[in-house]
Amino acid sequence: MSAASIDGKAFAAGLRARIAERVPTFRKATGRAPGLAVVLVGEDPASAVYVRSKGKQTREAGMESFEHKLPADTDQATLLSLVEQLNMDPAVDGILVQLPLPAHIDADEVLLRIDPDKDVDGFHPVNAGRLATGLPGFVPCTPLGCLMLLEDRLGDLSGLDAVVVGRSNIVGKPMAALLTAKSCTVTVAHSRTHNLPHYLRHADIVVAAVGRPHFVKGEWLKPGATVIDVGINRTENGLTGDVDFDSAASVAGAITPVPGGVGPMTIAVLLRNTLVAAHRREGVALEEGDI
Ligand SMILES: Nc1nc(=O)c2c([nH]1)NC[C@@H]1CN(c3ccc(C(=O)N[C@@H](CCC(=O)O)C(=O)O)cc3)C=[N+]21
Ligand SMILES: [Mg+2]
Repeated sequence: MSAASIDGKAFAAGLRARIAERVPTFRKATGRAPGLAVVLVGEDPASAVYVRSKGKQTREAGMESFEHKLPADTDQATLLSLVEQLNMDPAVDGILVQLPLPAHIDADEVLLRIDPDKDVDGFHPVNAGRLATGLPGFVPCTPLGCLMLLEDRLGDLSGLDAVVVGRSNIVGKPMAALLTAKSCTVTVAHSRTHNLPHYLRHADIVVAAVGRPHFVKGEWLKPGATVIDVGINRTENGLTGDVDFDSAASVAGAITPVPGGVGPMTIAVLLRNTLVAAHRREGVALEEGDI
């Protein structure tokens, strides 16, 4: 191993501390704490773990957590009316509906019903459009967390070659938009890309988000590349990323581990987006760039 390990866990703890420092000022200005509502449908054990740690970290930052746990057989109309109630609730600044939803629910319809100004996940098409056109909105938490780690490591990203492996609405597409806005030259590759090594050979930055364990091999990387591994694959050997860590760590300049890399950033950025949503909704000033 020659690559530096990028400590997302420590960076996320620092980010949460900076967020917590801003909460008292908001409280003083408005008489209330920022509030995040999290909706969980069904009992997927991994989802339950995430929702629990979101609630805990929300409270630790001094914000209010509203948790709504609905049975797996909840129907579409019931879920939509809960979303509507949260849209109307002045104490709720951010709404997160945990994905994946059960198969009988139309997830696109649910996401469309969330007020875009409370959409702290950044999944509403209005926020995707704002990101694509450079308007202020909410950026999905995982790619924004990846960008923070990249800028912390590399400083100005302008002119760098970036390859995003994966094209999902949640990670790949918004990641490509963010890197483009930072003046990287961006290639979006995916599981069907012919000759992925050809594209990776010149990449200063690699973001792997394909959802396939060990998909990206160290031999394909440019020596010294910065590698961000978004994968969270549960295998019999535990949690593993989309990057073949051992081979990548001998070629890359820096790499995020799994766990302890991108995962903790996702929740910290969710709290950041909730803090921002609260300030925007109340018209209270916040230096967003300083957080
Ligand atoms: N509406 C919605 N928004 C989400 O942001 C969302 C979602 N649905 N559904 C599920 C995915 C996944 N996700 C993670 C959050 C934290 C870690 C995390 O903290 N991981 C730790 C520990 C992982 C572990 O031990 O299980 C780590 O990588 O070090 C991972 C994954 C948010 N998601
Ligand atoms: Mg994909």
